[in-house]
Amino acid sequence: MSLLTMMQPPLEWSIPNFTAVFLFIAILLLKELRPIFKKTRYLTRPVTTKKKIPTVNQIPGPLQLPVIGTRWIYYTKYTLEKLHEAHKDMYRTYGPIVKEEALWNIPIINIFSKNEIEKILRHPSKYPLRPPTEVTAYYRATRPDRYASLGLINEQGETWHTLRSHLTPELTSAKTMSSFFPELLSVTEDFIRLLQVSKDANGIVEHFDDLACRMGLESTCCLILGKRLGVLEDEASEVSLRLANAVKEQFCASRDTYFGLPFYKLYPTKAYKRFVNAEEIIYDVISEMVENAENLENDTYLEDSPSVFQSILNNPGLDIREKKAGIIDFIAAGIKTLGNTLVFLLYLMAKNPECQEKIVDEIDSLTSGKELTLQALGKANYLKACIAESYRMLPTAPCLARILETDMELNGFHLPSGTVVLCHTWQASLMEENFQNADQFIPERWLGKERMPWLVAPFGAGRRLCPGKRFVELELQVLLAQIVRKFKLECAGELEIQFEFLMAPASPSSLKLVERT
Ligand code: HEM
Repeated sequence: MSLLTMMQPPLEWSIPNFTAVFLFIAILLLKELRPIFKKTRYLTRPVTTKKKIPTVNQIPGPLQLPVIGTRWIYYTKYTLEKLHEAHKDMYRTYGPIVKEEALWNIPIINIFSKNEIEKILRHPSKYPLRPPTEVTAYYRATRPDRYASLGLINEQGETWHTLRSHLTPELTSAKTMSSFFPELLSVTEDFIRLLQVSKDANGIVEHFDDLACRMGLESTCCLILGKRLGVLEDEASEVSLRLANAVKEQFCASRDTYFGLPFYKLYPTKAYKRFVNAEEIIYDVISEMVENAENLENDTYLEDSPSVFQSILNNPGLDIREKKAGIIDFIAAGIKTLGNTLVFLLYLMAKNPECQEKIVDEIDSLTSGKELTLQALGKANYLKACIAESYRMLPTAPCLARILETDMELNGFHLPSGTVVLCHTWQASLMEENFQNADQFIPERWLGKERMPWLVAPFGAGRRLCPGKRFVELELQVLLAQIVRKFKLECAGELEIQFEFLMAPASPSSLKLVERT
């Protein structure tokens, strides 16, 4: 595996003999190095118990090699970009519970069955544990000048809870969203104008994914900082492109270090350098935005628009580094997630023109053909059903990760506390046993009693639920309503998707827009 990262092989690499010998020697050496890595590694070997059988060791899965576990599969049989296909294959081969092994043969248990996913996500917990992104945790610990903790996304326990309760109340409140609504309409208008000027004579918008990320950046900054950045102008500013590229690079480098050996703890590997470079660009660019916003006179903020930023800055319960890192994390968390989700949603709508017409009819009837209102959106059940169906078919987060806090029995196996489990909500959402005609886009299934909050859970579940959920939902509703009222969406080719730590459209992706007359 990522011994291989260190050597920077192509991902679809096949192992020649001399490399196999090198690998073998490296594995032996690594056994000696193990104590060095172990000290800083976040994943720990679960405490085993003799009580119940079958145990973790008996869970089926790919061949486990000493030290590197099963990670070799991502460099021989699969590629990291197609990790989702690897998991689909594993489900088909091994069934609803599959064991992979990370470095030092630490088990990672993949769960595909609806009931077991629900059992894990519903498990009552004061401070649910989600495995941190190890490279972020490692890097942040080396920068105490910038970070007082690992941040909301990566912290655990009481520190996580303190951050969550200080950083998120404004972002998650319904009041914040309703005051933000007029501004969101105006950002959406600018996005639609950008789409109009970006399409060619045939109506094709090339690099639609880039424009969607610019929308994610503009709207998230507008909500968090309370001011417009202007990245939806015809020409993207250099800053916005740098930021969007850095966020993508940060996700990809996190993926590559996650699936590699943590040699970056000994010396800066290429993947680690990419990660640090991206993290620093994000920090510097957003810091500058925050400082500029801080220096502005109050009257230059958007009138009546709440600023999550100001409520965080005025919070006496947080260190200034926590405040800044919190704002940076919010903005960085919003750009790609929103961009990718918007691309997936509009692609699925383009494939289902009859659904677009139903939305137009619904919104026109709720608004009497006039301007969109929050009240109308509240009643737009068909539009919301389309969004729910797109989350089911093509979500940005393909699975949810947890560390078990107590021993659990899953699919007949005893898993000790401390075990890392991946709940494959996406794969389970595409199973016929969970949804009839699962491969078809049928928004109507969400108009009845259908819920499945533990399966179609694009924003996660429980206390670690995404704090951006309310904002993203409102934004997607506004965007979808306004875009389909303006254009008929058509596919401009099949959408290629890849795993970049999130599910992402392979860039560039295009969309065809035909203006309604
Ligand atoms: C379509 C867009 C988005 C998607 C699909 C998404 C998805 C997720 C998911 C699946 C989680 C993990 C939840 C869990 O483990 O149960 C998460 C966590 C998080 N998200 Fe989002 N997110 C999106 C947008 C945003 C935005 C706009 C923000 C901030 C403004 C944000 C901030 C966060 C933070 C801070 C966490 C960590 C929460 C914690 O651990 O307490 N996300 N998100």
